[in-house]
Amino acid sequence: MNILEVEHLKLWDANRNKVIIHNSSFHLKQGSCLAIVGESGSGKSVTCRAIMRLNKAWIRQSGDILFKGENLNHLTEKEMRKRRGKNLCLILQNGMRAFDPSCVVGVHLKETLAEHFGWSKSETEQKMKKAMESVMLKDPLEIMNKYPHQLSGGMLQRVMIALAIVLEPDIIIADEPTTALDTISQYEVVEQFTKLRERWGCSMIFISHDLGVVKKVADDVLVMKDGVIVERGNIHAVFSEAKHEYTNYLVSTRLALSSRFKKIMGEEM
Ligand SMILES: Nc1ncnc2c1ncn2[C@@H]1O[C@H](COP(=O)(O)OP(=O)(O)OP(=O)(O)O)[C@@H](O)[C@H]1O
Repeated sequence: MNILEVEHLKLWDANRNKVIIHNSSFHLKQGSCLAIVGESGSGKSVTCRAIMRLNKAWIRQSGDILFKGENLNHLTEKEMRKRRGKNLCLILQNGMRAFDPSCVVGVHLKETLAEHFGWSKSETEQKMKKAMESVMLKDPLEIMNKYPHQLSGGMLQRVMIALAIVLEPDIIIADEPTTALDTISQYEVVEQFTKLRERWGCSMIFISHDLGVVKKVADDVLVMKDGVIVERGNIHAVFSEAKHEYTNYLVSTRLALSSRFKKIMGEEM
């Protein structure tokens, strides 16, 4: 069963009258992880933001985005806000940008959770504390009282993952969640994503430049080039028998780059 079906998605920049995504159709199977790979500017992030309806106003979109059969493209902004976080949760590359720099991270967490569940302050604290401990964050209460700039990139990513654990969204969309991290933190964050899926079988879309990371977490892959999906399929099949020249190029250059990650995972890739 597909939890998400994207049909004929087209995105264009109304300011420059330029098409960004031409005509993308793909689906996400319930409980599976779909990776999107491709070079910088190929359209991975705008595609994910289109699903969340979070692109800038001048980037227009058409086509159908069916989440459990409901067309997200037809929802009002207010209805869409209710889906964000609880049904579809976006985890970004830079944890710093996800939080308001002017308040301690606990405020953001409480506001997000209050919007979806209406829990009291102590209930929220209790649930976040447990989730933060489960992603190896020590002293959760102390962390909640810190400003984003007082925490490392890896810690902020783990706070985001802890929030996702509490929200239990149907779909997590992770846009290069490990790119800004050092190799050790990358390893830990990838482990946490794997555990997330084991824990409640959530479905996931995972963007990464690092094909080593992608091979570790994803079941299927879309390869994007210049706003077009040029290849798709099971991750191992695509990476071992790429049909498109561009996929071959990505595999040969990008897998070489992930050798450090490979080493630390101690695995054949
Ligand atoms: N805010 C924006 N305004 C106008 N055009 C944009 C905007 N964001 C992205 N684009 C355009 O959309 C295209 C795809 O960008 P996108 O960020 O999705 O690429 P990407 O594959 O995610 O790249 P990267 O790996 O570097 O993040 C680019 O040509 C870019 O110029």
